[in-house]
Amino acid sequence: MDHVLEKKFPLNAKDYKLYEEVGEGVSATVYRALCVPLNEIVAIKVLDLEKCNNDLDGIRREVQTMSLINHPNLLQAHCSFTAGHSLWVVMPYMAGGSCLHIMKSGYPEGFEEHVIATLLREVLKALVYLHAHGHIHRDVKAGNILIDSNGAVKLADFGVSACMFDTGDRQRSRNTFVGTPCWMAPEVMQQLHGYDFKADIWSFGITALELAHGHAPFSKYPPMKVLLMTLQNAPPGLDYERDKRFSKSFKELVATCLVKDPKKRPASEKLLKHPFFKHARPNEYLAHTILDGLSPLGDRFKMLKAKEADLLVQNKVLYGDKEQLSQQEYIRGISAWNFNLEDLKTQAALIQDGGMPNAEDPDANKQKDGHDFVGFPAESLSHERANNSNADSSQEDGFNDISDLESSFASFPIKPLQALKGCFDICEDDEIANSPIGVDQENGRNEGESSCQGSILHRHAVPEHKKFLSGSLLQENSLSPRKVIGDGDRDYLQSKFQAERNYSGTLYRQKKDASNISSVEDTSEGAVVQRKGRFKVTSADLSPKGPTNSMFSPISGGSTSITTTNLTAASILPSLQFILQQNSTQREELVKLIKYVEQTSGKHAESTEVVTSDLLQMPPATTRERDLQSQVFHMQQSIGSLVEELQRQKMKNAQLERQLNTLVNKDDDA
Ligand SMILES: Nc1ncnc2c1ncn2[C@@H]1O[C@H](COP(=O)(O)OP(=O)(O)OP(=O)(O)O)[C@@H](O)[C@H]1O
Repeated sequence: MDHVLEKKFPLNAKDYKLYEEVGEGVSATVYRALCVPLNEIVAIKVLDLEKCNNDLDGIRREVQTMSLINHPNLLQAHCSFTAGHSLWVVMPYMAGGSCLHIMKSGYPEGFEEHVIATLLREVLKALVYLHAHGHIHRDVKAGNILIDSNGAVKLADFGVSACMFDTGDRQRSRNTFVGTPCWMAPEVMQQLHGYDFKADIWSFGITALELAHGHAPFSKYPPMKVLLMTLQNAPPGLDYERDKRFSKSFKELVATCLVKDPKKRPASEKLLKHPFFKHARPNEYLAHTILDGLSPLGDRFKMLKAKEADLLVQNKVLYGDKEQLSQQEYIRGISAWNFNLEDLKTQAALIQDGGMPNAEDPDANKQKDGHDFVGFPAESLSHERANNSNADSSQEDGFNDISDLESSFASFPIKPLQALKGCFDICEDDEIANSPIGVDQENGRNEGESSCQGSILHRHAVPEHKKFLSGSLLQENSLSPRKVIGDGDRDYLQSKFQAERNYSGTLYRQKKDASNISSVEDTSEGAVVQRKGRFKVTSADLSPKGPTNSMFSPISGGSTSITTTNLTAASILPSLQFILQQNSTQREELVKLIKYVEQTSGKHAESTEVVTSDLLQMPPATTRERDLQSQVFHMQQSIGSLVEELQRQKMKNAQLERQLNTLVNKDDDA
């Protein structure tokens, strides 16, 4: 690096010639450029300072880190300076672009193992250096792994990196949400005890999966869902069956990194000694394999951008401005990861506004692998919309008031999981759908939030065939406006977002209007109707006629297929009734259990009697009634705390009066 510094890159924009655009981030555009005095091709990241005045500190930190680091696997800045309202960061030009770009251009299904081992070894060396110097990168992902024309690998983007030796405000920043949801470690999401460099090891594991499959786990889900899945599901991993092409050591490496307890994850230095890295090759191997035959970075960037723009136009025609706005809001939410209430509400609005996906379309709801869902063609969305234009599903599923969400989200910046608990359909079927068979208890759910106990209990207590739409035993689930939503809705939700997003990394986000559409390489197999661990059953598997959505028949309790084109309010009613019926049964079972405990223990007889009689007196509640009950409960709680507060104030008042009287008496005596 010394020779780079010796070169003395000029600090004046006039000395650089900007060529084509090669990348875009949240707040920056990256250009290939020529440093005229040195006659050297460089990359220049141009940040519009006016657009990022909220995050000047972040930018300062990024530039500072980029200048100070000195490691062959880290992208070091040559220099930086301001030009008008922009900040220019001059850096080495990485002609291959990011691994994400390369995958999008030529490897949509991911790389082969030698390539992955080579890439990951280089990234890990960078992490060893960063961690040894007290830095946490906090945004390790394929989009931030850059390759130059010789196959040299550099980890980039220090926009959200943090120093572990920081104190004060900087220290506090380690208790905040930063990074990109799919790659974010559970402890970063939880914000309970802060986090350390082990968060990078988790992201490293997710990046390994991303490089193996072409996308990160959960990458097609909305961020809230990603959050909940990461916290509640067993960690993702390579699957024995599906990922046969990968070695045992690769599977082990991923499993070692993706352990929920950060203490149980290895440090980067130790990880570097993992046998998997025996598969790594010299850097030139990358140049000969993945870079070979790729068109110049600028052309690739332009092409991918055009594809995304096309998709956006299609979507705009279908959904109009509102949808597009929501989408931009949403994507901004991911990039900046700010958990803005408005973003969340907009997402919620998207959920309730539309209809179900068109199950007739053979391309609809296609799934690429056991982890996530892929592109949903615009035409089918159009069809779906037409079919459902009259059905106000929000009225039917009890999810009819966006303002209801507000109170649930209010506490979100502090404890996201708690705040979200009631707002999304997070329980049993998601867990079933996304957890490997035989959940890893040690790394999985046990250490999650207590909210999940209900679903765990439920999973064990309810027969297999009833899992899809079963209600939770927990009261808190009954508060959820989405609590009675079945797989039809879930599939809808997934496919609804599919045309709009590829969370594993759009080429460029927020900045440009025509920028926010999902990746186009996504292909499909069929609507997923059930998933067991990483194995899936798609509707294509079930029905030769084409994808369908599976719901449970209230009569048989078994799975029956109905087409989603017909999935109107009326068609989901039987399922809702089934849930209700099941809830009543559960309630009765609970009463029986309580009675049994009462009889056998003989203890706390009085209190249990009260509970039992309360339960017995309680009429079987409808969905609406339960919602109202929960609202009343919340109101009672609020009144209770207001009364407490009033009493506190009264006491304070009395105390002040006493003090005042004492003072007056003293004055009188004097
Ligand atoms: N030195 C470089 N050489 C070539 N391409 C680059 C270089 N630096 C960045 N890029 C490309 O530009 C894209 C955006 O750059 P960068 O990630 O630094 O921006 P950002 O605003 O920090 O992004 P993010 O949205 O991830 O925070 C990268 O994903 C990469 O594809």
